Amino acid sequence: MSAVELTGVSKWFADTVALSDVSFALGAGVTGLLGHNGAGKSTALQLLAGATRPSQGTVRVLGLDPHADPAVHRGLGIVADGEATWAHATARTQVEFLARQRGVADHRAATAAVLERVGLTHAADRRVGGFSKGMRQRVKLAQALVHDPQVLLLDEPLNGLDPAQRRADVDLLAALGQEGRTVLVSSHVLSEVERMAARVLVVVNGRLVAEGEPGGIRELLVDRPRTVRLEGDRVLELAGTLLAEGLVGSVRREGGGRPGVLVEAPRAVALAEAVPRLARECSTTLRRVEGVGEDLESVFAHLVRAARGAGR
Ligand SMILES: Nc1ncnc2c1ncn2[C@@H]1O[C@H](COP(=O)(O)OP(=O)(O)OP(=O)(O)O)[C@@H](O)[C@H]1O
Repeated sequence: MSAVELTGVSKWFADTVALSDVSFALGAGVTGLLGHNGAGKSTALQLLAGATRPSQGTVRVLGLDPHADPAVHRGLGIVADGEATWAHATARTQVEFLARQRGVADHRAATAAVLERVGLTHAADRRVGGFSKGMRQRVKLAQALVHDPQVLLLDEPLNGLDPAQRRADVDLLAALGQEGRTVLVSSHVLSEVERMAARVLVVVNGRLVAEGEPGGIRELLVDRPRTVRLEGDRVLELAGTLLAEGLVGSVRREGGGRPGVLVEAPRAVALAEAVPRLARECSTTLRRVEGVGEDLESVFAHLVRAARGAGR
């Protein structure tokens, strides 16, 4: 049995479809849930946390229906998006409160241990109101971990953290996965999740459109066919060379009297790697190189095609 399972899950709010026929199962380790704002990530996490019920399909966490069975919370830790701490209480008080609520036997020792783990021992008896965003995030993580849950759900936990805090939290979450916990972390930034997750699920407009190891997902997202606009001196010569080398499939001048040339690249990364060298060889001075049509719909269409190609 997988620790976390969504089967054929759809969720709609009035006429908004937040999730559409989503299925996945998660075992031990960190999984990244990647998607743009409004993709449906929080909805998926809320369904797993039992905060809401699916309109269709089934949700199971540790074999239980999280909406119907509060016993699930013995094995489940949740770090929600937004504020969940009280400014006037100390970190220790807030974590101990959660420990008692979850029935942890030695709640004092468990609180001290988890505050140490998240790096808050030095600030444990200070009021959270004076904490930085990163420290408040650690309090939330300590609250989620104090009863030693097997499953951990985190909604955009790295939002608003500085780079050093991000690195520390990425290491901590990776370690929690390596201990055999099932950790699901949502994010809208691939580079963030790929540093901690062995597997990534991509949600676009409520649909699960790709899943796999982070390298493969990066290729799908970044190294996809793209229209690229080149602008500079002798740019037509450069475009001709790109065509001759098979790096682009077509070349056309931009319309409306604009100075650029549009090229269709089947693999955007290969093009980006070759352009500086070929520009030197053609004595082209490039002023701008930019992707065209980088809208969400084109990414979505590409991912859906890629997912179909993989036999989904
Ligand atoms: N309680 C609700 N009532 C109405 N619509 C909702 C509700 N919750 C979510 N939605 C809608 O469902 C869709 C998915 O939202 P969700 O919050 O799950 O996305 P998300 O990927 O977490 O995005 P974000 O990162 O912006 O939070 C959005 O269109 C959102 O407006």
